[in-house]
Amino acid sequence: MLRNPVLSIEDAINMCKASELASSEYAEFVAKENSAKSVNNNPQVAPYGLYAEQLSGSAFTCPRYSNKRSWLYRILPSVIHKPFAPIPQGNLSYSWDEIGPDPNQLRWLPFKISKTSEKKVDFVTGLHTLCGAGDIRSRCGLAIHIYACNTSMENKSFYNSDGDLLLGMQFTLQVFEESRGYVLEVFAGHFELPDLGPIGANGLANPRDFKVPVACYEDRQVPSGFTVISKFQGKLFAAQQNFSPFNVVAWHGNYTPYKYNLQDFMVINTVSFDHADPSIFTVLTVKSTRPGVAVADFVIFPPRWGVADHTFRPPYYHRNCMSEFMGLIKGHYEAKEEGFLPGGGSLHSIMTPHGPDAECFEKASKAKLEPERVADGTMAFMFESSFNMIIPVTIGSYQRPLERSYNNIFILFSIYTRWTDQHVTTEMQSSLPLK
Ligand SMILES: O=C(O)Cc1cc(O)ccc1O
Ligand SMILES: [Fe+2]
Repeated sequence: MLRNPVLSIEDAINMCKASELASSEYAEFVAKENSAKSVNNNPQVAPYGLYAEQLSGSAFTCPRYSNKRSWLYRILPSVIHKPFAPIPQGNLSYSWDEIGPDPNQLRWLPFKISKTSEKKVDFVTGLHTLCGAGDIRSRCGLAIHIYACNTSMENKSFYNSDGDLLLGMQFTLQVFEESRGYVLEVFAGHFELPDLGPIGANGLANPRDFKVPVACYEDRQVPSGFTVISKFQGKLFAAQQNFSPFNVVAWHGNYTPYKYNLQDFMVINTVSFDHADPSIFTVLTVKSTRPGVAVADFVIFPPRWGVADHTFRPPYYHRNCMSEFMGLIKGHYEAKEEGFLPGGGSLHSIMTPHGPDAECFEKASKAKLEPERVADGTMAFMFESSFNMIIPVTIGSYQRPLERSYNNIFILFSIYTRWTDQHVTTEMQSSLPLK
């Protein structure tokens, strides 16, 4: 995973390019230059003729634990560009009022990627908004997008003024083949590790497994023009400049992009009975101002052992007071072997009933409860949000969700017919796990 807080893609790459080594070398250099002080963020004349530029990720006045900023030392400052002008919006949308709300279970087949021979599509032009809620200007809410592209961004960069991006799947600006991934965008707050409570000091995603990549900068003039794309208040704008913006020679600070390998997740789960709520698999969370309520949680369903006794082991049937967008990176999802495919998605909104499909139900109800591997070779995930999301009209023109056929899998339930066709006996009632 890669998150880039403010300048999203562009700064992520920039900071990846300026190594930590460069950073400490720089600090040493500055220390020598400024004998009066040991470190100076913004020297009167920066070494090597670099320009010092601060990137803030929190209000200046945020408490120390949440205060985020980095100092970048660039060959030229970001401000040197021609004016930004609007460019086509593609299928990016933050208009939540175009079509009405829909309480149905929604599902999408794998999102289509254009063939390079048909149409060249890069990361930015390949962004499609699937759903979202809230207001981008008041910095409240979220949006879920997918990207489906086939071409690298050449002399083109992208930054997001509207919030943090969590990119599902590893991401580079260079793509070597048709590529697709999920993007969670939050308009306020930052992704952070969930609190561990009684779990203790270790477990789930461990901080040391989050990596800030190291690399190099480029000192490159681009006379033909380098295009900087800004997503600002939900709209795309482009500005030209004649040098590469990937020119950060050194940096230090605590506002950084990072990547995390989902294989490093330490899974916690029941070793006795019952199905633990999926919050146990939270990788990252964006807290809201209400205690315990997330703007968005990023949850995975990783490979693990299933050992619960006396238990229907797959996800239970449920209706939640949160919305759940699910995607599948690879393999099968344990509650839905059919129809929910890698590269596709589903949206179960607030109070929308859902759960395992009929086949999964039958199998798990009859299964011998031995220790078993669950989800090997797969990676399903969920973006869970306290916002009640809606789909924009643009996604319909790109790929309409499958409503009815998806819903049918629930209607075909044998349990459903069992309970409606049969007379409920006292014996049946007493077998219910109710106290
Ligand atoms: O498949 C889902 O809907 C996700 C999910 C998984 C789970 O184990 C419990 C609740 C839940 O919403
Ligand atoms: Fe669910």
